[in-house]
Amino acid sequence: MNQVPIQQQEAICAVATPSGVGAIGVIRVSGQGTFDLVHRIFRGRHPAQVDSHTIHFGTIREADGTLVDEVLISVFKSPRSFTKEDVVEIACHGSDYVIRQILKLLVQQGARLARPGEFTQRAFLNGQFDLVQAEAVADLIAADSAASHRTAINQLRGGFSKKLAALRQELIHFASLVELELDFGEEDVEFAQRDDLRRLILDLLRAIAPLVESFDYGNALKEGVPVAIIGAPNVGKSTLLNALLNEEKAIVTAIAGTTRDVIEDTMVLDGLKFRFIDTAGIRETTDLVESIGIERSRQAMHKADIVLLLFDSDETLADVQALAADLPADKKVLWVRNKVDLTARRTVPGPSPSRRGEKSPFSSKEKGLGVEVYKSLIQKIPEPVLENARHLRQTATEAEVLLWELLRNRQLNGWKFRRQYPVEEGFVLDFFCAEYRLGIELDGSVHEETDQRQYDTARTEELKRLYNIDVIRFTNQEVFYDTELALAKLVEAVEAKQGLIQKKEKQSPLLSKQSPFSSKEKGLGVEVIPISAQTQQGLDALKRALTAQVLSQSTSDTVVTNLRHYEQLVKASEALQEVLTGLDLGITGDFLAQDIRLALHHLGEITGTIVSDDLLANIFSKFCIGK
Ligand SMILES: Nc1nc2c(ncn2[C@@H]2O[C@H](COP(=O)(O)OP(=O)(O)OP(=O)(O)O)[C@@H](O)[C@H]2O)c(=O)[nH]1
Ligand SMILES: [Mg+2]
Repeated sequence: MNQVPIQQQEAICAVATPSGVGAIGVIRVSGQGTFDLVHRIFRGRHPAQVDSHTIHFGTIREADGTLVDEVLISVFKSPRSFTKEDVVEIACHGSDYVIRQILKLLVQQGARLARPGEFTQRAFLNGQFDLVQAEAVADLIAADSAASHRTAINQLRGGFSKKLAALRQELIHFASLVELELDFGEEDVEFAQRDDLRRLILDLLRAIAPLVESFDYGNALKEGVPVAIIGAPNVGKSTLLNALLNEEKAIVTAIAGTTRDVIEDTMVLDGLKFRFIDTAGIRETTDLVESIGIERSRQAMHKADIVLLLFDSDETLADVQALAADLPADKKVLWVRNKVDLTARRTVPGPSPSRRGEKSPFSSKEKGLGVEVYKSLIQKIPEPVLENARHLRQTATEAEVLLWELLRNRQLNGWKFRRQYPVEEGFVLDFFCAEYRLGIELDGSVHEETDQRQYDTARTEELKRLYNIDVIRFTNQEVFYDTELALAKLVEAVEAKQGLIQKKEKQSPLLSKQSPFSSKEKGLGVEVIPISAQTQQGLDALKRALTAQVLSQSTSDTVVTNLRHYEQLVKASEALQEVLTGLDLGITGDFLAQDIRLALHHLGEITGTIVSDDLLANIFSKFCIGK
């Protein structure tokens, strides 16, 4: 990247700090003649005569000598600057007037006001970084939550483009081999082994797929994950919105049909940004305004990433069940029972004892019975446990990564598995299927020690006893070298539990009497989160469930957040599919070469290896001025 010859263009200037009054304002000047230009308005040392990366005190004065401000200038000499041109940054007092005066003087001396993103554009053109990184600069400035900041930093450091560049390089190698064949057209030689090419294409597709998939997640991090609060009138949707946002955003009354339109606002939970959407209660109505509102509720439900189905009785549960039936199977849904404060004394248990040693409010009979009874226990997970889970998520072993690739997105028989599921303080299951209460643990060599084995056995028994969770264990070797066998064992284990649960549900008249959940809820076969929007009880568990939904989605280290990258990745993978089809049909090298070139083109457009002026202008125009 350093081979790009540096071109110093005409000098440009702009304020780099936000407008308004602040302690300091920074004006950036870059390009040909910057040092002379600054020297003409700055009384102090000549920027050309000082060392690069040094700071100097002086004054800025009008032509007639009137003092404008006392300033510090930072000098960066080409090529050791952001734009790789000569750069001076003038730090003055942060008044709009002073900044305007200094800009005016610079323009009088021949600098031009910079267009939005022009500094970054020059940095790109001078080979400072590639296009993905340049765009990450804009994202970094706009980042307003820890997660979107992390993504932008990762891209700024080239995490995303390095991966793509390496892939592209391999493909170029093959393209040249195929094209070499064309030179020997008559002689029927094959330099590019078709099997190797197929393998490479498959590798490429496998590498691109998670990037394409990560887009929804990445985009959500930037814009806020949309969460629609859906339910019948009066179940407390607006009360919940207000409780989540910690402000009286929506009107709450005891009158059914209060909310007429969608109301939304964002909130950062645990470093993740959410966009909560309160909607009109859904019911049959003849009121025109209300029916338009209800239509909007339905739209919000379909567009949201996470649908929060809220109910407060069996009747309102039936309402949301009817709505849920319309939702696509892969939609993330949280079932939430509200107003538990009203029924607390009668049915719902108090604070759930999730730790060992604390006494469970359930009788041993109850523990052996249904599934839902335990779910409320597990929702109460202390923050340190979640932290631990997140840490493990980052340092997962390779076997875990492999198994996760096979289990995620309900790939195995449609069963939903989660990764790094915290059961209680200090104990996190590697994988967990909530529906069938089955955990999977992967053992490295440490588990071969006798002590560790005894501990594992004890843990397994305890999980069964306290939480009705069965655990199946695999060694890393099994996962790596006997993957199919491991999966077969897993399927067997899930099916065994499926059979067991169905049998128990038939056999247990006790459940309807003693369980804190109504029989209707039990029939759902899903986790129900009990809350009171009014007293805020259970709200932490709900928040945790929300962040868990999002975190379970982030499977790739590299996240695509940019629509343009996404489109090019989709096009690249389509072109690669064409290559595959071509290989299957045994088409000739010239057609094959064309398809490969097309894929190369799309990959190149992402990092800016291949780029048109229009595209550049478009990308950089979205930057703020001074960047
Ligand atoms: N006791 C109790 N009352 C609640 C709770 N949450 C909401 N309410 C009450 O339920 C009534 C309806 O609450 P809203 O938040 O307006 O309900 P909504 O679902 O937004 O209703 P619509 O906008 O009409 O669809 C109000 O009187 C609230 O005070 C709760 O957790 N406990
Ligand atoms: Mg409302």
